[in-house]
Amino acid sequence: MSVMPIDKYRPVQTVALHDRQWPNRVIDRAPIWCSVDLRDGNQALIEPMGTDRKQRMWDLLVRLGFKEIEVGFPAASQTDFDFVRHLIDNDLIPDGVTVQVLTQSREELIRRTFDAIRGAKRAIVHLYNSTSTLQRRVVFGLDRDGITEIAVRGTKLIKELVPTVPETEIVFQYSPESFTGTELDYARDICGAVLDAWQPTPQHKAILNLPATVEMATPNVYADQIEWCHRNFARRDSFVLSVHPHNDRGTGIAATELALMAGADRVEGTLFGNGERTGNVDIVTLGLNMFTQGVNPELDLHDVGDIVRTVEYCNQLPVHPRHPYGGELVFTAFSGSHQDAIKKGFAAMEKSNSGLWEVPYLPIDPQDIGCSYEAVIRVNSQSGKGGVAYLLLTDHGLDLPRKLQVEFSQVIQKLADETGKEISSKVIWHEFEQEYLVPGRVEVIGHTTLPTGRGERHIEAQVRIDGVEKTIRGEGNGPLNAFVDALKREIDIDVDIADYREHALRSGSDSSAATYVEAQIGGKTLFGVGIDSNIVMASLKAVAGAVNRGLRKAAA
Ligand SMILES: CC(=O)SCCNC(=O)CCNC(=O)[C@H](O)C(C)(C)COP(=O)(O)OP(=O)(O)OC[C@H]1O[C@@H](n2cnc3c(N)ncnc32)[C@H](O)[C@@H]1OP(=O)(O)O
Ligand SMILES: CC(C)C(=O)C(=O)O
Repeated sequence: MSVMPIDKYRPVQTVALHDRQWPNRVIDRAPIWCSVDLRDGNQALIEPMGTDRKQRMWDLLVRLGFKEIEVGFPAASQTDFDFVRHLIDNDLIPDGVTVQVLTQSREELIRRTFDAIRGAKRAIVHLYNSTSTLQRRVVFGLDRDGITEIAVRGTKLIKELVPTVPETEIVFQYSPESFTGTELDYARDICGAVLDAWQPTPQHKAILNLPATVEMATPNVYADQIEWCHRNFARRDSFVLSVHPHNDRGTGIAATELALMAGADRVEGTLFGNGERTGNVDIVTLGLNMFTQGVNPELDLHDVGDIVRTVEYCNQLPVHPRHPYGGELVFTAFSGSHQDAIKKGFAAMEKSNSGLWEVPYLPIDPQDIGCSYEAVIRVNSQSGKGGVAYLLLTDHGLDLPRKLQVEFSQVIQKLADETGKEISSKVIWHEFEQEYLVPGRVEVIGHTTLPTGRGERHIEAQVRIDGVEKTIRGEGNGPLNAFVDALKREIDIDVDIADYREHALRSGSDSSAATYVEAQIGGKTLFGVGIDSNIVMASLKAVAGAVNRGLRKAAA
């Protein structure tokens, strides 16, 4: 029983391909990419692109290295027609780049398409008609032969028109649109009939494009369909097997990757997956998925921010903040254990220096695609000590000891819980200064140390106690202990140093050293932090800092 009307739906037929080979294959090279942003992407926009936006998209696609670009459906609209003419008349198509144009299998549309491409060096003429059982029945009211007749008639007309554009090398492409709802034996027959009419050769291949016009099944089913066609279609050496996946079930990327394993040579898609309904397959994600496996995507995707900005401008649609690789939040960890692992991953990589990218939770180095590490860790109530420590390290060069990380993260956790908001690095630093660095009742102004002659140090420290300057004196086995001695002798403050650490500041300040002391004061364990260009001064400040915190807490 279900409250949903499940009886309205039927499962898609699976493919009887028991010796399927694709599960054992890996993707080890890039396919031929064809961008359909200016056609399939454009036909899905609320406001289709005008010349300016088309030109911006075209320039981007050329810059990224696409060699095949579907520039429109020139017989459908004057804007599309004019844009194709604009590219050709102004000689804007670089050598090595081929424009592709789509047409239905209707005589007047095919003739108009040829008017559009006249003068181009090379063009792919892309013919389609719908072949699924559903469309045959409800849209065309035709049987298999009737639908095949439409496709063959269009193919023959294109062949006839080729000599009318002698300066243009024509590549022929055919799509049995709604392929995923088409019986495979019929797909084979109609594609066979089209190729018989076209007569491609291994030297002059046609393109057969098998679209998941609507994604209807799990990606393995599409892979089976593609492998079946790869193995059963005639003239396999004379056509490029292309796929054109959509993303109705949210598995467009998976379906495409499996289709490539199943024998596809070419992929049609769009940047960040704009396209009808839930979109076409996203070529940026496909390319970067390959890149993260060490496979050259053969597209220049090194500046993803630039791609996002241009795509958002051209499509007038936002790229989702969680979109793979391009979204503004995809390199950001808010949760504590992720932050901890990322911080450790960076440290381990620095240590090993292997050249390999091995950071937990980050499948790609953001810098490889033009992003910085700035947003990798952001802090809110879900964060832990690792994230706060990471920001203090990267933004201020402070490498806090573990116990101090625990102590300070409680301050930030409290603030995050109280506000319910993200705590920026600036606020974290402000809180750190307030907690550890602002002067308190005891302030160190200067010091001199001298050997005592008994192997110890004598210190004279200039301090301000409650605003009153004073020199205090003490002795110990080093300046720190001598200062502790002076505090005890002259102002009756008992400090016991449990731990001491120092390091040169890594960045973010002119000061050269940071010192951390863990001290027992009045029965409490407290940290003090000192930052100064003089290492002894930094440690005295750290002790004074711990004392001040102890006094503050005692007074509270
Ligand atoms: C899956 C895809 O993305 S396919 C691409 C779809 N893209 C677009 O449709 C965008 C551009 N299209 C258009 O602007 C218009 O559809 C045009 C200009 C091409 C044609 O417009 P119109 O002639 O007014 O009508 P319309 O598109 O409604 O035509 C449907 C007719 O074409 C027929 N038809 C549809 N597709 C095809 C085809 N590929 N080959 C032959 N005939 C076709 C239909 O059966 C229908 O015939 P009918 O009028 O006898 O019932
Ligand atoms: C024209 C074809 C390839 C198409 O856009 C589709 O099937 O989605």
